[in-house]
Amino acid sequence: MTRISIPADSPYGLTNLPYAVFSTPGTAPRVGVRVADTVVDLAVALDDDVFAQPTLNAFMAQGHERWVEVREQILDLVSDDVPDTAVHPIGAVTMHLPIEVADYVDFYASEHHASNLGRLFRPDAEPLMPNWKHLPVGYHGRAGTVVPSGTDIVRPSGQRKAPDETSPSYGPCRRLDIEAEVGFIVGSGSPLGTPVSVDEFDQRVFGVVLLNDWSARDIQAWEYVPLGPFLGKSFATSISPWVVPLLALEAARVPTPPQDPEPLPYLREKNPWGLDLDLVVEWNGQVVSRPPYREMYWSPAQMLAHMTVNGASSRTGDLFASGTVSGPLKQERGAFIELSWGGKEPIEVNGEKRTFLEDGDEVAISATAPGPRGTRIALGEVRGRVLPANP
Ligand SMILES: O=C(O)/C=C/C(=O)CC(=O)CC(=O)O
Ligand SMILES: [Ca+2]
Ligand SMILES: [Mg+2]
Repeated sequence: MTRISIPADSPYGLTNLPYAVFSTPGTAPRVGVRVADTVVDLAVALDDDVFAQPTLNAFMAQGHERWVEVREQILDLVSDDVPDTAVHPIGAVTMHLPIEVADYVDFYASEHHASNLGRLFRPDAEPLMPNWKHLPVGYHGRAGTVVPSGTDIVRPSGQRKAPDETSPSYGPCRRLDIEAEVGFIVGSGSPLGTPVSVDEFDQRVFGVVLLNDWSARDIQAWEYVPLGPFLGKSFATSISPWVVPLLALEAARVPTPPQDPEPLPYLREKNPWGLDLDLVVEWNGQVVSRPPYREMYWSPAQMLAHMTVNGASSRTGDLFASGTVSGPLKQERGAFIELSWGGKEPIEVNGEKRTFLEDGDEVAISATAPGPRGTRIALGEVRGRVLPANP
């Protein structure tokens, strides 16, 4: 038996307890929970087959009451000795995609990001489209290309046309970018024909991950009118391995910035709340931005309500992302197109002037949040490296 030692300042202490899917050499992927620098195998420790699965979906589908119960069981478990066969040092495990992604939606909930991209993509128009403050704008992405942190990203190729070119050409993306985002995972789905109200969020959403919505800006700029993002986004979206349960983020809830005009009734929450997450973006190991999630205009509950207001069903494993997290300050921007202002204002990374991603570059997005009683909890990180385009 092992007693897991938890340093008082561990960001993976008993107030966090994120879930992931992991394996050890020669064993099948299964569900674990992180306690300090240890992964506890829940299939062994709780002797329950729902955790002997290669994704969190079966457990998430059991619903909110069960999520609360298991969290309590884990707290009991780790306050005592845990069987040795259930305990793995974090350095000895391989992490996998934690969920089977059902559908993937990407929102656009940061006013700062939306205004910046409006200025860059549509310099002759108002930065914010007329709909932006009336509904959380979003698009449906490609669930099958959501990949776990650490997956290499092959530079996409496609049609590109710079504003000064008269016709498009085919070739490797010349303006490869990141988008630092937070992803929300639906645990408990909803039937076709029945919208999810803003008040149901806690019952339905299981947890959050960090997400990098890799973006090919030249492909995107040429293809996106009038139907929105397509191949410029669908080649890969990376997520962090640790799913932090919503139950761990109660102390991180903060009011959204004031919403004016007041949204339509189905988007009205008594107290719209966001999360006080501090994101950190590292480019080749150098911190280049610190996007604050608390600045996001639309709340997660409003995004879920909007996504289903037409009667669309939702499913266990649905992933909806916030959209790029950008704050009001330059050093808070969550995409390189904003940080380098469309490539016109290079930023310095390890002494080199950089605008968009080059082959071999690596990006890591991490985040922390306030936990109860002055503690801080970590959301882990999502990391990815750019490989050269296919010949
Ligand atoms: O404003 C545009 O035309 C494009 C915006 C984006 O590419 C951003 C997007 O994917 C949504 C987001 O991450 O906020
Ligand atoms: Ca995005
Ligand atoms: Mg993407």
